[in-house]
Amino acid sequence: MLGVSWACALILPPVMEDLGEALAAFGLTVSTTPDKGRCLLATRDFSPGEVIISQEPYVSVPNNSSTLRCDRCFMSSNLKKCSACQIPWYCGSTCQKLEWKEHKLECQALVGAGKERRNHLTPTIRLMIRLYLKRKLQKEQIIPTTAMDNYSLVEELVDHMSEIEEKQLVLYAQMANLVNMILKLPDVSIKDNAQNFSKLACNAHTICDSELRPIGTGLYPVVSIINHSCAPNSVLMFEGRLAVVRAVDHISKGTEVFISYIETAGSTATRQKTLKEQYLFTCTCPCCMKVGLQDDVQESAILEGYQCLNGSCNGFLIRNTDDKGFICQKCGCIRNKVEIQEIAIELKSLEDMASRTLASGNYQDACSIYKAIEPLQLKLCHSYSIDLMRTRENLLKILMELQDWNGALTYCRLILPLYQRVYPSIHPLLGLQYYTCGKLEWLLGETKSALKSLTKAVDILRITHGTNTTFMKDLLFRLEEARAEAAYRKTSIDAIGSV
Ligand SMILES: C[S@@+](CC[C@H](N)C(=O)[O-])C[C@H]1O[C@@H](n2cnc3c(N)ncnc32)[C@H](O)[C@@H]1O
Repeated sequence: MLGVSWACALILPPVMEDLGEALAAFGLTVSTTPDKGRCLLATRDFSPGEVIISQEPYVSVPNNSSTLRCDRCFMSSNLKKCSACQIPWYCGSTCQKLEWKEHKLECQALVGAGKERRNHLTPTIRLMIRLYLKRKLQKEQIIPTTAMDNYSLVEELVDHMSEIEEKQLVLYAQMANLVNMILKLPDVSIKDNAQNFSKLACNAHTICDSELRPIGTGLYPVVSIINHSCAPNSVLMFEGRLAVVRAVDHISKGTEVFISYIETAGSTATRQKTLKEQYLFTCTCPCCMKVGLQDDVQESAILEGYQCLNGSCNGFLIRNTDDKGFICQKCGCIRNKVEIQEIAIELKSLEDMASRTLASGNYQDACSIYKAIEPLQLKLCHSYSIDLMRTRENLLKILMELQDWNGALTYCRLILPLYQRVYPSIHPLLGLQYYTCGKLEWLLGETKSALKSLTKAVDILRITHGTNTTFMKDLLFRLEEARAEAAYRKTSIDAIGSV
């Protein structure tokens, strides 16, 4: 783990001085490193589950999805649309009033933009509009500025402008043009605006609900100081639109705080490719430093490679030197390239069909197609393959929709060992999978198993999610219920036994 000793001494700009004071209250400080730029360091120890930092977004916007959400609290019930611009929804007058100062200018701009343009607004364009309007409101002191909520922090964010491809820059310029047409702000140039789109691309966070379903996007300029690791010591979760970073490991004083920017299930090469494409850096975290070493080659082949043809062997295959096929590193059995290609082509066409069918909401047909994919993947891939894991995740989702609880439980249990392999022992997705398993077992009357699964879910999720949200209170209540039922059953059995 990185320590303070290597960090450069900093002469901070005034805005960072204010921030320094605010962060000191959390037990944090900002430093810089030659390879990663700014970073967040712990100035005290943090225990697993402890909140490292929490922050309201500078700006945020819900997703354009079929589930509508309140623009302020992101709840999805009792919603009413803004009657003037017809864009944001609010769950009641409290949220609407709290948002009004910021929405007022946005509302006028959106009404002025006309219905056609308004109907085609993407969340990213709205986020940018809100960014400029909030800057204007803070500059004019219509809304307050704080150490953790001011535009100067946005100015400090990395943008990677010099590394962005021409095609992407043209796209940003077009988006910037649209923002300028809507806002008509004289002091914002297309270049500055495009630069801000680039900042959003590497700094904005996808806001997720407690079950990690994406519900919106937000810019959290202090949380954005946290760098990435594929084996992070903390996790970023959201409570409504509040970003909450919690320690998942013990973090000692002087250590850098890391979160993961990406889904870490995958080979080192896949993770590095995603990070390079989306965040424009080459990760050198302890996991990535193993690239090319025997263990890493083996794990990558298991997660994304092919299965040994010899059914009783669970060895991993790598491409042989004449490139005609793949050779098992355990039993030496060779698998022909053409045979692999044929299955891969069939799988690709079935997978395309399955995702189209699922997207159309035809769960019954989607279920049949995914069930045809599963044995083919088992023939081609290793039993711990990521593709197989995705197929089973889809089947679980579909069977839940179809209310086939027995089928869903079967897949939930099949997914668990895959998650245990690809995720660390404290990971929200692993905790959530135990929770689903426990709920299904409880529903199907498997009380003892439900108690075990719910206990495992609580052990993980109390660290990643804390214990204060409605979601966690619900889980803790279910665990108590399962405990009481199991104790009652035991007492009844003991009583029968003693008769
Ligand atoms: C959200 S920002 C993190 C804060 C950033 N270091 C800064 O100076 O503002 C994301 C950017 O930080 C850098 N970064 C984050 N994690 C990194 C890592 N593990 N190695 C190298 N650069 C990293 C990359 O430039 C990335 O695009």
